[in-house]
Amino acid sequence: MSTPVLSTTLNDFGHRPAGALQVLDVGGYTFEAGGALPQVEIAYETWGRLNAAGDNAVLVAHALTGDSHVAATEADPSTGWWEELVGPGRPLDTDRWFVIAPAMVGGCYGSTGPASPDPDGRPWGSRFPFVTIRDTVCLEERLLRALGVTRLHAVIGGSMGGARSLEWAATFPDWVDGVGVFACGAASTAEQIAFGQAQVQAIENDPDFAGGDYYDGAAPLQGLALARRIAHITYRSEYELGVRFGREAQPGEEPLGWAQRRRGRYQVESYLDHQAKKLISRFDPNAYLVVAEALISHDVGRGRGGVAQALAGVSAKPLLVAVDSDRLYLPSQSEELARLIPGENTVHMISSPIGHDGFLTSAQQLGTEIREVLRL
Ligand SMILES: CC(=O)SCCNC(=O)CCNC(=O)[C@H](O)C(C)(C)COP(=O)(O)OP(=O)(O)OC[C@H]1O[C@@H](n2cnc3c(N)ncnc32)[C@H](O)[C@@H]1OP(=O)(O)O
Ligand SMILES: N[C@@H](CCO)C(=O)O
Repeated sequence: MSTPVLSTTLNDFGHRPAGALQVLDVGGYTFEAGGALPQVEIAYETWGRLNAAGDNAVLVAHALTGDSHVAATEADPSTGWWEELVGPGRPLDTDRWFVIAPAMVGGCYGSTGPASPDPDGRPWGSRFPFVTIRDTVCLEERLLRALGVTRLHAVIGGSMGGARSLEWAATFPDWVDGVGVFACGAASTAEQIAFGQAQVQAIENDPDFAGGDYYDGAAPLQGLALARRIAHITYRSEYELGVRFGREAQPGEEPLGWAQRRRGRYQVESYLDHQAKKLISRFDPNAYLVVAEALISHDVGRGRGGVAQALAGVSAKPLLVAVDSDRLYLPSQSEELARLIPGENTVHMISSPIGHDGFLTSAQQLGTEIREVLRL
């Protein structure tokens, strides 16, 4: 029987090849929920060229544990998470569009986050401010203006990337021509908050959490691993897990009976262990808390008279996409967006047995709609 061993040594989270990222200092910032940073750096990658008018930009917003590496670049030729969407002749045609993908503030992929040094050189840790989705787009707007972007032809993203896109369209209606919101709704629902809270608790209750100031010692990676297991179950459908793993035992293991007080695993348990292990090799637990709380906070109607009023102010052409088997971000939430954003809107359905992660695994299904609806 194999026992899943998760190291508590903090990994080189967020590691990217040297030179893969461009980074811009966008200045000091006071966050929506309080707290401030004297300096915020936003890391990003780009594809294509910004035209002289600065109006051919398309922003791609990554999801919860994603990064700016949407597609291969010269500096980092490794395959990106939406590789099939970006490049010459692809839906985000880099012969025409200047595609930019910022890494979210508070994460661990190059932008200022909890592991970044304060002015005295100590990691921010527990002192890192609470970040909302609105904060992220305000900081990204500073980045784009500094780069000479005058209009966003479109902003697109799935899951938390969809929340970021929608917030862009609501916060800067005069600046955004098209908005792609995939597998996401207007605000995090009670159930999404509940799943998120369980993930937050998993990390904070790890004995190594140390209130968030663990950078000198062992990191709360067992907690992060549990958070990923909880999250990953919600990203896949009951059908997919059943068909793929059923009640099969992991080869070489016996789920009935103990060996050293631990039973062998079913295949699905081994699969979740693997997903957990992969995440803890690349992500900082504090950064996970920041992005998970940001997603929990997602509410496009906050301070705008509610969701209906906020969405009535969206002037960007919407591309609304849901995954038919998504049990986390239900297609009914996309239908609500279609009803409340002005215009005759329809929800485009990705057909996938996988569930929420379908917006990543079936990206090619998005391509046609991206071209047609957002006129890319
Ligand atoms: C390195 C970075 O910076 S990544 C940052 C950017 N990433 C993102 O933005 C998105 C995050 N990615 C994801 O969420 C996921 O990787 C997804 C959704 C894209 C993966 O979806 P899928 O392609 O469907 O992967 P799937 O769920 O089938 O998992 C496959 C893995 O499970 C493993 N697996 C399958 N069955 C088992 C089992 N019984 N026991 C153990 N492992 C198993 C496979 O070997 C495979 O391992 P690998 O990924 O190390 O090659
Ligand atoms: N599995 C993806 C999507 C979550 O919405 C991620 O980890 O970012």
